[in-house]
Amino acid sequence: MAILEIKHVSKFFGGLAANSDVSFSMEEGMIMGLIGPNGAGKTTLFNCITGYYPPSRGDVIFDGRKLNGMEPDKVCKLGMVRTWQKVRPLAKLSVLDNVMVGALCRTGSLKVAREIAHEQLKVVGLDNKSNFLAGGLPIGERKKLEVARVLATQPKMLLLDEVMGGLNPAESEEIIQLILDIKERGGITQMVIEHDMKAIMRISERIVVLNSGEKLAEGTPEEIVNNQAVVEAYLGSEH
Ligand SMILES: Nc1ncnc2c1ncn2[C@@H]1O[C@H](COP(=O)(O)OP(=O)(O)OP(=O)(O)O)[C@@H](O)[C@H]1O
Repeated sequence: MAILEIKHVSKFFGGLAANSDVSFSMEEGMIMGLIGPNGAGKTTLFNCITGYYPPSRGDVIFDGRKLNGMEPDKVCKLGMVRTWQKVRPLAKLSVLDNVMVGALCRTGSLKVAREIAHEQLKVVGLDNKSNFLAGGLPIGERKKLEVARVLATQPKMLLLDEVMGGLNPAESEEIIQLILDIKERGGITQMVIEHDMKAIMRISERIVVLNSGEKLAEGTPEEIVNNQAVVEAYLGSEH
């Protein structure tokens, strides 16, 4: 069953079409890669899906409900949550408290939120840093903290915006394994924006390519690397 349907979504900023008539759907539990050159409209699409912007046209249907314009906190309660390209944790709070903020989306109990937060910090391998100040973490651990925070909201669907950006190869590999583990444990659907082509090809079952706001192509990783229009617009001959 499709958990997410994007139907003819457009987003205009004045005369600029950041997204133009984009349509695709995602099956429950799958990993979809979202790629495209800088400025292609990937982050704008995440914003339209998760309620940070209402789409100018078209529909976003999540788990059978039309979301258009629904606020991000309500979208989060329905089970869809995103990470941000620029990770900004609550710097003066502990790592644990940052993750508890995510958990409090679903429970009013601090005790339960603390338990959920510890559980998710274990999942991302940060439980030994739960008392550290979030602002003191290096970038690789901030990215993991961001994933723990969204997992603590107990989502049905995660949208991950460049979670490997700025990481070294070893740190990227840890995030790849984390994304694959989340899939393995079942249930959570993931959409991933990533510029690292090797990573996106490894983790994605399907890939949507945006270019100048429009959907240029959609298919399996193999279909995408062999798509001439994608190679010309984005991948370049070296790929
Ligand atoms: N709030 C906004 N106001 C005006 N223009 C915007 C706004 N947000 C995005 N844009 C423009 O929309 C286009 C798409 O931007 P977007 O950030 O979605 O691209 P992207 O594919 O995520 O790029 P990148 O890979 O560099 O992160 C760009 O031309 C950008 O300048």
